Amino acid sequence: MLEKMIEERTAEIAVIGLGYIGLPTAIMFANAGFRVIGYEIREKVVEKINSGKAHIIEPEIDELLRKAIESGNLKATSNPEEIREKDVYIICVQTPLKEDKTPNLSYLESAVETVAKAMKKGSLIIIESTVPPLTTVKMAELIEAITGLKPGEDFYMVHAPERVMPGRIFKELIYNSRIFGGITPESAELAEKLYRSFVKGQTFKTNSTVSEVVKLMENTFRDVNIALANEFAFLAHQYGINVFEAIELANTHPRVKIHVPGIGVGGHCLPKDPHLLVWPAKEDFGLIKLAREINDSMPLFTKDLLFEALRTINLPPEEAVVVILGLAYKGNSDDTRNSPAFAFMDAINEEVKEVRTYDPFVKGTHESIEDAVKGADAIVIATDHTAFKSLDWEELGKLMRNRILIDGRHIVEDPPKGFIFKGLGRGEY
Ligand SMILES: NC(=O)C1=CN([C@@H]2O[C@H](COP(=O)(O)OP(=O)(O)OC[C@H]3O[C@@H](n4cnc5c(N)ncnc54)[C@H](O)[C@@H]3O)[C@@H](O)[C@H]2O)C=CC1
Ligand SMILES: CC(=O)N[C@@H]1[C@@H](OP(=O)(O)OP(=O)(O)OC[C@H]2O[C@@H](n3ccc(=O)[nH]c3=O)[C@H](O)[C@@H]2O)O[C@H](C(=O)O)[C@@H](O)[C@@H]1O
Repeated sequence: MLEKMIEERTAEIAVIGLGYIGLPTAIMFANAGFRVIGYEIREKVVEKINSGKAHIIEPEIDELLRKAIESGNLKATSNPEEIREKDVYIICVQTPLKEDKTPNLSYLESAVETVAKAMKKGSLIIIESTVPPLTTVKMAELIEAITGLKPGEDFYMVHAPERVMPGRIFKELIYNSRIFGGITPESAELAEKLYRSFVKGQTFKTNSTVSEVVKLMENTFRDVNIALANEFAFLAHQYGINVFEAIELANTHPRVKIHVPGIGVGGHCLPKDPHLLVWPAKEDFGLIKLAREINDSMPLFTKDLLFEALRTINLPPEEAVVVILGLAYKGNSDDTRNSPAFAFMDAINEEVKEVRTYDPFVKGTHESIEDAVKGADAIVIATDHTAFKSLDWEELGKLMRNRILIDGRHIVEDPPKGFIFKGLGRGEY
């Protein structure tokens, strides 16, 4: 029955949580021909979406959202009554860490409870959120406790992790390969059929725990490799070389792909997912934990470069006006979650005279870069926004009191004349 409704695209879908993942996912299903209702607790977000405007910055999202709303296939709501008795529920709520680096699954549990109270016998429930291993099975048991429905018999349940990269979400939603981890093979089968309504990438089926671990392995792999690149940057300072030149040459090896060193690893995934991966395990894992520590130390390493430069011009830190260029966790994004720029700001705030910020994507920073650097002593690049690559440093330097430039994101290739330049990984300066 559900299989036929998926094939005919008459199955009704509720997406729970309309953030960076939920909103694009809801749009894709709506534009694939399904009737989709998005359930979101932030009422302002609901209003904005229903007016055809996205609350997140992402290429193509505005026209695709408008198309979904105008077709009548997508509506947002904060009223749980409106998501009753749907055929499919897709949960895309956040799964952050608590202060002590253990998972905060309260948003997920609340979303699952909402679904349990709304669903019907035969519903397919899909968790897209990134969760610790064994969570999907636990959420199925939670639904059984609330509804009395039997997992795998009276309802289907799948973990279908997202792999999209902000900035290219809509392309990757279509062309990325996808994994469907079912609590039963039928569950995975149904989810795969549903997503093939827009997914052109390869699709794979497995069980929910393998799927949860695969997603976390992907991001842990990336975090550990970034930590290795950051250690290579430390070595470059020991040996007086340019680590980026060395990495480029090493990557000419057919089986070497060294990542990019930087001021730190931000976003709400890489800093979190390695902790989710090992949390339910009974023992400690050295490499994964050490990699997190190395990446979290990069803002402090950048602070050392700044203070070294201040010493070069005999400027006491307490007299220094420092401009942080970029607050977003990655280039051309407005997302500041866990951004290393804030860790860097916290590390210098108490010790310098004034910290100013400029980020064209982030509200609340200086109106213009000229306004931010006027009379300042140092500029620290903390985000690799494309716009920063074409700045005229010599022009900006004329507005500054002293001219220190610290590059935490390999934006500057050749240090501008008249500046004291230090770049993370640029051991030759
Ligand atoms: N943002 C990304 O690029 C990717 C995120 N993910 C994973 O997807 C999940 C969601 O991430 P984002 O979309 O970035 O988070 P987000 O914070 O942007 O979106 C979550 C949304 O869910 C809403 N929400 C929270 N609890 C709710 C509830 N009980 N009922 C209804 N709405 C609720 C929030 O108000 C928010 O709008 C996380 O587990 C993340 O790790 C995975 C791959 C990529
Ligand atoms: C394995 C993988 O590539 N995971 C992706 C990752 O995307 P995310 O949005 O976290 O961006 P990212 O490019 O990993 O950057 C995260 C952070 O790491 C930094 N970063 C990234 C790559 C690098 O070589 N060096 C480095 O310092 C970035 O500046 C940023 O602060 O995490 C996403 C997620 O799970 O949210 C996931 O969907 C994406 O596919």
